[in-house]
Amino acid sequence: MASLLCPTSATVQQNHRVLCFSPLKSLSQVNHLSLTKRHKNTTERCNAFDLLQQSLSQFPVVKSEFESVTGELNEVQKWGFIVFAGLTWIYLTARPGVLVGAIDAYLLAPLQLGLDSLTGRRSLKRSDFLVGDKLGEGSFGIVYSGVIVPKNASLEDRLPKRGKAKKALVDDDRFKEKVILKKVKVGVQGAEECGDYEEWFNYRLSRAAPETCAEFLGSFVADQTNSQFVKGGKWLVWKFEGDRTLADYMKDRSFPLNIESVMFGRVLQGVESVKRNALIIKQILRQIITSLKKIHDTGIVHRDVKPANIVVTKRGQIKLIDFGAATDLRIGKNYVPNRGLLDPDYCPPELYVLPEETPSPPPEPIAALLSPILWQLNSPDLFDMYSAGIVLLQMAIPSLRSPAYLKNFNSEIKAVQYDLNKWRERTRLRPDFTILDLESGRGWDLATKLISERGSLRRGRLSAAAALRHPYFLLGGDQAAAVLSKFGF
Ligand SMILES: Nc1ncnc2c1ncn2[C@@H]1O[C@H](COP(=O)(O)OP(=O)(O)OP(=O)(O)O)[C@@H](O)[C@H]1O
Repeated sequence: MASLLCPTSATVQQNHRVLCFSPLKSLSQVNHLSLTKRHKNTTERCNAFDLLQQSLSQFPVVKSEFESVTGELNEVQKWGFIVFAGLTWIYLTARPGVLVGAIDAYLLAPLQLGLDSLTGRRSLKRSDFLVGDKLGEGSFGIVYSGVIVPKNASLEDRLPKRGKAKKALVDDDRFKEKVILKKVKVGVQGAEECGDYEEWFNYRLSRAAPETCAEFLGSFVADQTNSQFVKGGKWLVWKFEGDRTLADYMKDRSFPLNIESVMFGRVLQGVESVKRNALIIKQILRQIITSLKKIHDTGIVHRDVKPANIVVTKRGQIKLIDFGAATDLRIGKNYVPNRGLLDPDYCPPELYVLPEETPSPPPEPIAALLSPILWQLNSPDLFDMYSAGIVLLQMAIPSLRSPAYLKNFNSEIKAVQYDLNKWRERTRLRPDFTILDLESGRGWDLATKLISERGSLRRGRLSAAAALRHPYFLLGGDQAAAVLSKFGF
């Protein structure tokens, strides 16, 4: 007992488990403890490194390479290696995704090309389609409705028709698969290039975010000149996704109720009219911003977001169309400094996706490597978010749906430096803010964060991901209504 209370160093040596108050013992204990701690830390570090090695054991070649590189390294160097590998991983996976982009460009795109060639998708012909009515005309192309001529159709049916004969054929029951055909204008400067870009963007999105845009069926070059065809002229073909765009719905005075049963599969019963309108608008905007988030995640900025470029499918899905002005800022595709191709009614105040002094992009692999820095510094995706804000305002404020009012709005908002709150105080347009002011003005708050100038760091406007986290969308009754309608409640 005495030795327990007052041990000598000998006792310590004999029984070092004994509780000891001698200075000598304290020191040895401290040393022992710190040694144990150091050992533990080393073990933990080794564990992290071992873990990495273990996880590589599934890939023997990579593992042996890894071991040959790291085998000679000491503890500090190994940690340096892990930190470097982590940072590289973060950089390569940061938006717009250098790694995923490289996989897409060097693996998925050639794979798609091979598969399409095997299935005949890349060998479309003029005679595969019957061209119907003209739907629209842009600077670089003319858009037609059309049908796919079935394999069993006679040669007579495949020949180009006019007037009633053509209409009868397009409406023929055998011709069930409707398509949209875009004729790239021949002899118009920049048209061919624009058509090629549009084709490239459609293939890219059909791999990266197919649900966001119209299904692209491919392209063909006309082999002879007759009726609408000019020999050598390129045609792009999409699946027909729906017969009305958001702009078509918005032209109708009954909007948004005219789109209610399309969006929710039924009429929302037991909900008062203003709230019904608000729910429909919220569901449309949610889908637009979700699609924008997906395309921005791949490095693409659409640059022409507006109701006329949003097709509503029969099942209430929103599809973005018209990627002729889009730019892929992961590799600098269709990016020309100072070139604006845009609709002034929906265009943000900065006018360009990147500052005007940004130089022309370097070769694609280098541009891709630099792209995370470019995105961090410039947030080019915010360009589309301004346009989405204008679409929200137009949907929620009926008077702004008229082109003349929209023009007046644009000159008024410019006069108040794109400060929506100031515009609200000063406008002479007498807009109706009822829908935006519901739920403590969450819709209005979101609009003010989309329609704004860029801040000093080229931020100051919500990105698509941030907009989807805004209280306007949180606990959105529109989602509940959409889900319930799917189950038929
Ligand atoms: N996949 C599709 N499904 C249904 N309709 C479509 C589809 N693609 C295009 N359209 C219709 O064709 C019209 C014109 O298409 P698009 O905007 O791509 O052509 P454009 O030549 O660029 O025309 P604009 O410059 O006027 O926008 C659209 O407004 C839409 O009505």
